[in-house]
This record gives sequence, structure tokens and C-alpha cells, in this order.
Amino acid sequence: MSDSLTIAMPKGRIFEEALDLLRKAGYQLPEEFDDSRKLIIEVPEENLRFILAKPMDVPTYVEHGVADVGVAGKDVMIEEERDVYEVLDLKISECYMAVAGLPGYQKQEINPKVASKYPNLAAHYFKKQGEQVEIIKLNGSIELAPLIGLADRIVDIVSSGQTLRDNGLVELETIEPITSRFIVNPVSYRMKAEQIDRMVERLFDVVEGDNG
Ligand SMILES: Nc1ncnc2c1ncn2[C@@H]1O[C@H](COP(=O)(O)OP(=O)(O)OP(=O)(O)O)[C@@H](O)[C@H]1O
Ligand SMILES: O=P(O)(O)OC[C@H]1O[C@H](OP(=O)(O)OP(=O)(O)O)[C@H](O)[C@@H]1O
Repeated sequence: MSDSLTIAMPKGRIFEEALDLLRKAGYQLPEEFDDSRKLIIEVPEENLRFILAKPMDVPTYVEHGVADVGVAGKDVMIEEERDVYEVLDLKISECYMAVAGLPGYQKQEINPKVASKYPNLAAHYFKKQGEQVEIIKLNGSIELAPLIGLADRIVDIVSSGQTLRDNGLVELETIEPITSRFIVNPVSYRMKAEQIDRMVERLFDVVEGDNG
């Protein structure tokens, strides 16, 4: 029998969609997933072990090889720059990264401040634009920053646009589209190639086919 595969799943909003994708790909996953607070779930029938991590931490588990594969948002991949292979766009949890601010925002020449949960991504973006900014790292409720005067702009995820609208903010620039990705530890990819390829193929068929 082959070794079991450990898969790091992001808790939170991606989780349900990723689980749904795996089930559509033919993996029989117990109901335990839907109503448990367990962080490690073994599925011996499928030779799988799931670990449930914070979304931002998934690439860390995969890079260190304690998980062979995982599911992570492109936003997290850009921010974390971990040494993992990104092998498949799962096309779930679609949203995009944008710069936003108060309506009528005028570029500030002196010490412009940008608040974000993604300081590396934001720093790269503004460097590429040739603009020098101070990045202020926040952990959530990013839209508060311009309202309260902590920063004049934010870099954050936009999906429906409701959070911006409800807080009287406007999108100033679109940075890039975001979806979730299937990621693989490079050593696992060599050692467990057959199992991982099989999983990628099955997911690919759901993502690209019409059996989704
Ligand atoms: N509004 C959104 N719509 C769709 N996908 C989103 C949205 N916000 C975030 N995402 C995707 O989901 C991932 C984060 O999910 P979630 O919001 O559950 O976790 P989090 O906010 O990072 O975690 P926590 O709130 O526990 O710190 C992101 O990495 C991104 O890829
Ligand atoms: O365009 P919308 O559909 O409104 O979605 C965008 C919002 O969703 C995310 O926040 P989240 O709900 O994760 O809250 P947090 O940033 O406070 O963690 C993101 O940071 C935006 O605030």
C-alpha cells in the first residue's frame, strides 16, 4: 500500500468550496468535515490525512513538508513566497486584489501610507509603480484605515465590492485577479508522484470539465 497523502486545507471561506471540489473529484469524505472542530482528520479509505490550517499558513505547512499538498489563495502565495509548486488553478474563491481609498483621493507626495493585510504584495506593487509608500500591516477590517486616518489608501481583496461601498470607499486601481491554487511540496512531488498526479488529474477534470 502506498503512503498516505497529507493535505493542508484552509479553514474559513475557501474550505467549503475546496471540500466540494474534492468530493466532485470522487473522494469520499466523511460528514465529520462539515461539523467538527478537529484539526487533523484521517480518511483511511482514501489514504488521505487532512490538516485544517489558517489560510495564510497553508504554504508554510507545505513548504516544510509536513503537508504534501495544500490549497491556498493566490493572494497568500504572492504574500508568503514559499518554496512550493503551484500546480493547478482551482478557480474557486474568486476575488481580486485592489488599491482603494476615499473618493476624490489625490496622490500624496509626502509620506503616503497604505494599510494592508498583505504588506509584501503591497510593497512589490508600489515599487513596481515607482511610488514610495509606507506600508502599515493590519490583520483585518482593513477598510477602517482610511476612514479613521491611519492610512490614505488600502490594498485588499475585493469580491462583491460591498465592504468598500458600505464604508464609502472606492477602488482606485486593480492589482490582479485571485483564485485558490493547488500547491505541492517539491520533495513530495518526487516521492509520491503517482498519488499526487492522480489527485491533480482528478481535480483538473472537475475544474476544466463539465462534471462540476
Ligand atoms: N471576499 C472574499 N471573497 C472571496 N474570496 C475571498 C474573499 N476574501 C478572501 N478570500 C479568499 O479566501 C482566503 C481567506 O479566507 P478567509 O477570509 O476565510 O480567511 P482569513 O481572513 O485570511 O482568515 P482569518 O479571518 O481567520 O484571519 C484568501 O486567501 C482569499 O484567497
Ligand atoms: O468585496 P466584498 O465581497 O465585500 O469582500 C471583500 C472583503 O472580504 C474580506 O474581508 P473579510 O470578510 O475576510 O474580513 P477581514 O478582512 O476583517 O478579515 C476582504 O478583506 C474585504 O474586506
